[in-house]
Amino acid sequence: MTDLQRVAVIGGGVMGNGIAQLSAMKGHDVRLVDVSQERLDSALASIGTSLDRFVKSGKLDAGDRADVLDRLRTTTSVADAVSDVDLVVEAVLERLDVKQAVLAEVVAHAPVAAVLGTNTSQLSITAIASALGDEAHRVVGMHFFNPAVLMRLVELVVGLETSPETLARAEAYAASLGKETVVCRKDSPGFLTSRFSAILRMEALHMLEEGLATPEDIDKAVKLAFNHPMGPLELGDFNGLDTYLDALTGLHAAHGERFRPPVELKNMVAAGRLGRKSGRGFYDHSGS
Ligand SMILES: CCCCCCCCCCCCCC(=O)CC(=O)SCCNC(=O)CCNC(=O)[C@H](O)C(C)(C)COP(=O)(O)OP(=O)(O)OC[C@H]1O[C@@H](n2cnc3c(N)ncnc32)[C@H](O)[C@@H]1OP(=O)(O)O
Ligand SMILES: NC(=O)C1=CN([C@@H]2O[C@H](COP(=O)(O)OP(=O)(O)OC[C@H]3O[C@@H](n4cnc5c(N)ncnc54)[C@H](O)[C@@H]3O)[C@@H](O)[C@H]2O)C=CC1
Repeated sequence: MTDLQRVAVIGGGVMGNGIAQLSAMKGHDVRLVDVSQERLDSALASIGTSLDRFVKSGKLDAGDRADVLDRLRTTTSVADAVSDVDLVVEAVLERLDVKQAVLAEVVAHAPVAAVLGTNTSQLSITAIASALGDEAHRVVGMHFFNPAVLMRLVELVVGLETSPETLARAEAYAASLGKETVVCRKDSPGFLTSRFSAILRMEALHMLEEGLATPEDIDKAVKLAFNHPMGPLELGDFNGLDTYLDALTGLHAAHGERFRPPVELKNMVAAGRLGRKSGRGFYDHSGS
């Protein structure tokens, strides 16, 4: 049973809109924040498409669709969104300084009992929380997986100052969303899952750079040999190559050479080929 009923999600991109949608589907009152109305409209459009898929497949009653949207309010004001919440899930871009600044603004306006979750892929929770002084005990890593509405796991990450109460409340919230959890009990960049996944995906890109096979065959090899639902390059387009580059940059700084970002990835991001979100990545998504 969770006491975290009112939830603010900061950042309505690939992850934030999914976390907000799922929370509303599970009965939470949700406030979704982004930097502009245009971004919020785009988040609402993604949520609408996903809800339609649930309705079409019979997993959501058409009447309940409207109730989900009623529980979800959008705003560009962090102060307004967090003033009465029990939980904040920060899902802005993967940059330490940006996450610290957002959480500092949150702390200035949120109730003192509110839990502060950060949906980082690899950043140190301790480093993020260090910007919050005595409030660092309220910060916990809540690493969701894309698409958040469907994936089964939330990886919880304990920073040096995270209190047992904060972890317990985050576990209860994840359970209220129907998620399984694993706890990474020692804060280390990349936690458990991103260190695993980065190695496999980096190899895919190195094979592409070496001209070993087409993107299609690299993806097919992984899907059919290991029964993965998506190949690593396809998944890169799905998750966002800019987010991958930011995550790898952090993993490289923390763990060294084995995570050095491939030149091809840097070039693709520089060229604006970010995957589905920009219409082109390893594959062409302009028609979808
Ligand atoms: C590339 C080189 C770069 C190297 C750098 C590496 C850096 C790595 C570190 C950074 C990591 C960053 C990422 C991170 O932190 C964590 C992650 O998120 S990792 C990604 C985790 N996610 C996955 O692995 C997803 C894998 N894919 C899947 O599980 C499936 O493909 C998926 C469930 C997405 C879709 O299922 P699939 O069967 O393939 O397709 P369908 O379209 O048929 O859908 C099946 C079923 O599900 C419904 N559905 C799908 N999506 C949605 C949705 N968004 N909303 C609602 N419903 C949805 C669909 O309608 C179908 O329903 P039916 O009833 O079965 O018809
Ligand atoms: N894409 C993925 O597969 C996954 C990403 N993550 C992590 O989730 C976080 C978000 O990633 P994505 O959703 O992919 O990024 P994204 O780029 O799709 O979305 C980020 C959103 O945050 C908004 N934003 C930026 N600064 C803001 C601010 N100050 N206040 C409010 N909103 C702000 C942006 O406008 C954008 O809409 C990152 O830390 C990432 O590493 C975690 C799991 C999976």
